[in-house]
Amino acid sequence: MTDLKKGIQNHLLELQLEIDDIFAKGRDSVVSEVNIGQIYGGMRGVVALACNTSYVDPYSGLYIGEYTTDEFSNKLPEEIFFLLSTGKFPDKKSLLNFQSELNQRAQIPQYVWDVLRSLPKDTHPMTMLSLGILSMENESVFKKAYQKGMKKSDYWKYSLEDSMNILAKLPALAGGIYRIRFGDGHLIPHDPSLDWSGNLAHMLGVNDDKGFADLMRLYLVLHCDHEGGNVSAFTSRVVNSALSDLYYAVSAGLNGLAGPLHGLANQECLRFILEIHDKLGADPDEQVLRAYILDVLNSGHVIPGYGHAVLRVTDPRFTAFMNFGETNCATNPCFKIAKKLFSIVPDILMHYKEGKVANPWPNVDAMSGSLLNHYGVNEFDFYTVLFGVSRVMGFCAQNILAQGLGQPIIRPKSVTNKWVLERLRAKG
Ligand SMILES: CC(=O)SCCNC(=O)CCNC(=O)[C@H](O)C(C)(C)COP(=O)(O)OP(=O)(O)OC[C@H]1O[C@@H](n2cnc3c(N)ncnc32)[C@H](O)[C@@H]1OP(=O)(O)O
Ligand SMILES: O=C([O-])CC(=O)C(=O)O
Repeated sequence: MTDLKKGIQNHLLELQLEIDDIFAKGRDSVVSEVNIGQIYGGMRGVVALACNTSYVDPYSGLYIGEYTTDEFSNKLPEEIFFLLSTGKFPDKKSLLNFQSELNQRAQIPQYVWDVLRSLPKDTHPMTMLSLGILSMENESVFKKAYQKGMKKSDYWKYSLEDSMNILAKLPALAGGIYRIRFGDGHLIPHDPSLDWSGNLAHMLGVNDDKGFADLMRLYLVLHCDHEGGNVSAFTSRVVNSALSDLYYAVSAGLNGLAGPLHGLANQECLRFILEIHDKLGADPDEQVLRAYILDVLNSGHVIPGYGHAVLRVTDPRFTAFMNFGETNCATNPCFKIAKKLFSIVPDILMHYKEGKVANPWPNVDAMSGSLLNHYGVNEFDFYTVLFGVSRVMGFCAQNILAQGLGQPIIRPKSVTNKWVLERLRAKG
């Protein structure tokens, strides 16, 4: 058994003991109530899920295990996957074993490239990523074992196998999508001497700069997970809870990530910054920029990269990217505009329409695109693919742990307006 598998097994035992304790102390205790506004309001604030990979505190941001974003942001993505799924960082030997496992599974079947090359040239890269993973569904070891009648207690082991196979292929898949969609279609081979994010930087083939490889590492770490209720992770978990295998569940999660209110906001942010650059110049006057932002708001659009369903402060992932930018990209015009927006937008959103925006502060997407732009990845349609490569770690870890804990199919109850009106009438 690999160290990762052992680590997950131990973590599952610890988590199960905690759950037994929780149930013994108060299985029927009420921790959250649902009002009618929440039923119609995207269930915002309703505590309805348990997820032990990560936690988002509204005021201090993302934690993985007990580690704050600042504390884990200097790690390798492989270490982060270990942490998400075992609750601990790997030691050196476990990390090397895990990296070697990934290397051995990195080869992408030829039919995936055939599928991707057959698509219309202007297909969105997120469609290609989702489809690329879905096209490999027939490789699922979970599905094959399920058909042979595997025990419920073994589900997570086969989902781990599927996860490893998917994760291992992501750098090559993302690199290939970039080169088919935006380049001459020539693919750069996987290099087993490089780590996971190093291979991603290498196979994109845009930049040999060490700073770019450092950015890819940071990018893959910061986007990895954001607890269980965000659109993409929740979608992936719901799909997997029906025992659809991880190829289906990962592809489904990525489809949710592809929306502009979620992961696609990172491409929208750079589009927004480039529009400002074109219309107002590289160093726009503060008052002119304010007026521009108010125009955008008054025309009914959101300011991409600002606001969050859970966070109520500047996202620490934004801060980590900004710090990286200060050191590596300080002269980049997009970075400068992104910084200027940070000094102006929160104040505008805070006062906009009597404070209807719950969180005026920037999220992770407000800064990442400017850094990619600095290193020459200018095709912003591609940005969410990089987000997706990272977020698949969270999907996989969440689903493995949920299956290991024997969690059931997810199926909340919906009601009609009539039902709600009758309830209100009955209450008087
Ligand atoms: C990786 C991620 O997914 S991070 C989020 C990425 N998405 C973005 O950056 C897009 C811009 N932001 C938004 O659209 C929102 O802030 C979301 C989707 C992130 C959160 O949505 P909610 O939890 O519903 O936010 P909130 O409670 O503040 O919404 C209240 C109102 O403020 C508006 N609002 C929220 N953020 C913004 C914003 N950045 N610009 C303009 N208006 C906003 C909402 O559209 C909503 O208006 P409505 O009542 O007319 O529908
Ligand atoms: O948590 C959310 O709703 C959005 C998300 O996934 C993130 O910020 O990374």
